[in-house]
Amino acid sequence: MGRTGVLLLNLGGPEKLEDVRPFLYNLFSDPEIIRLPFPWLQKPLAWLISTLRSKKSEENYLEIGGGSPLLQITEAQAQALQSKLSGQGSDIQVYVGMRYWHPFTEEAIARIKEDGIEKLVILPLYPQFSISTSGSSFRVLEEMWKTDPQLQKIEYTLIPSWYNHPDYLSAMADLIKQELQQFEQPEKVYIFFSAHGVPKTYVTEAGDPYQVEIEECTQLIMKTLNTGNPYILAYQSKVGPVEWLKPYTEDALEELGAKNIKDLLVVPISFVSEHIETLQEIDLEYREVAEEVGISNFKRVPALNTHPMFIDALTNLTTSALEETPLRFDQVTHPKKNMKMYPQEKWEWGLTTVAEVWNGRLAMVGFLALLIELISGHGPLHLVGLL
Ligand SMILES: C=CC1=C(C)c2cc3[nH]c(cc4nc(cc5[nH]c(cc1n2)c(C)c5CCC(=O)O)C(CCC(=O)O)=C4C)c(C)c3C=C
Ligand SMILES: [Fe+2]
Ligand SMILES: [Fe+2]
Repeated sequence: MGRTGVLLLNLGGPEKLEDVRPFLYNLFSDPEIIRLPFPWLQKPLAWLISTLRSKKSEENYLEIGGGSPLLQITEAQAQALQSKLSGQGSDIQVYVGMRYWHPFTEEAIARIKEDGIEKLVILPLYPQFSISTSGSSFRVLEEMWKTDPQLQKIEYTLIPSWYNHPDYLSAMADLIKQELQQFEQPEKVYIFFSAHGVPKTYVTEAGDPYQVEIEECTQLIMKTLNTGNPYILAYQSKVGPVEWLKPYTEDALEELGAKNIKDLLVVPISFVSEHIETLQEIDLEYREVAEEVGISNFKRVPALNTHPMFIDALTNLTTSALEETPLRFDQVTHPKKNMKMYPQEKWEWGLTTVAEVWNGRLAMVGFLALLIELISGHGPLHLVGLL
């Protein structure tokens, strides 16, 4: 057998404050994150959004020590997987490829080629598939494969999702059990699954299986846990004016507060590593919301990081994938059609989402006018001969 590798895919995160703006620019340049009717608008809009968002985002990263721990944790996961595989006698090299920051997926592929890898398992570190996460990384790889004869010689296989893997479910149940023990009455604690949100149209129009996989995953974890605790699923981290999957985490917290729930255990379900959305958004922002609505005992389950059962899951996923029929890029979900970024078309008066949308559209026109003026030295009215 030729040389074998595993490519772990993740999103990437800024390691220091100066990285935040270029990281956000890379993220918003991705049509899988913001899908626009005109591809030529993608880069100017990415520049605009990353410029406008970077200050708030930098403040958030400052609250967690000035950068994301995602790379450090992903490297520790890769190292643990490598050791486990070699302990089993498998000579498999593990690589890390990030979508929006270093080491980029392209850098990992360059190393895979240099090392003469002949067989490759592509394993996203997202338990559930979304076109915005695993799908986006697969698209980048698919494009590289199409144009690179050297890559075409590598026998690859994809693992689109693994939210139902028994070792992953046991690891999640184990972490939840440990945290439940910290409460006085563990059986009465409300378990709050907080999944990362995506725009609703990803699911309803583009065919993203994400919501179904998240819902199934939650049920499977509860079945594995087998404690009978009450539970709820909500979606966090909404960005922009369009509707995302509901209920939103902040609304669900308010509802539970109104029901007089005091003991709450949050389980981040779309992530396997600590990062800004666990350390800052859940631990600081959502904790504040919870406390304001009377949820006085708010705890969170840590991310899996290098939990031994989770590393077992990654090991078994890798070895099984090498034995099974390979899965190719054209066999996994691709977005069905262009999604509208702003689905609301009916006008409503007041400070509504529709108003926000139109403000945004008018701001875009202004921004493009500014861009034309910067490039040409003349404003658009000059260019069309009106001035
Ligand atoms: C704007 C749209 C976004 C979608 C859709 C989205 C989906 C999505 N993201 C993750 C996991 C991560 N996201 C991270 C950072 C991040 N994501 C967005 C936006 C969308 N994500 C932004 C703007 C950012 C930057 C942080 C911020 O300013 O809020 C990260 C990295 C975090 C870190 O520690 O640096 C991860 C991981 C999932 C799982 C997901 C959909 C299922
Ligand atoms: Fe994200
Ligand atoms: Fe996010």
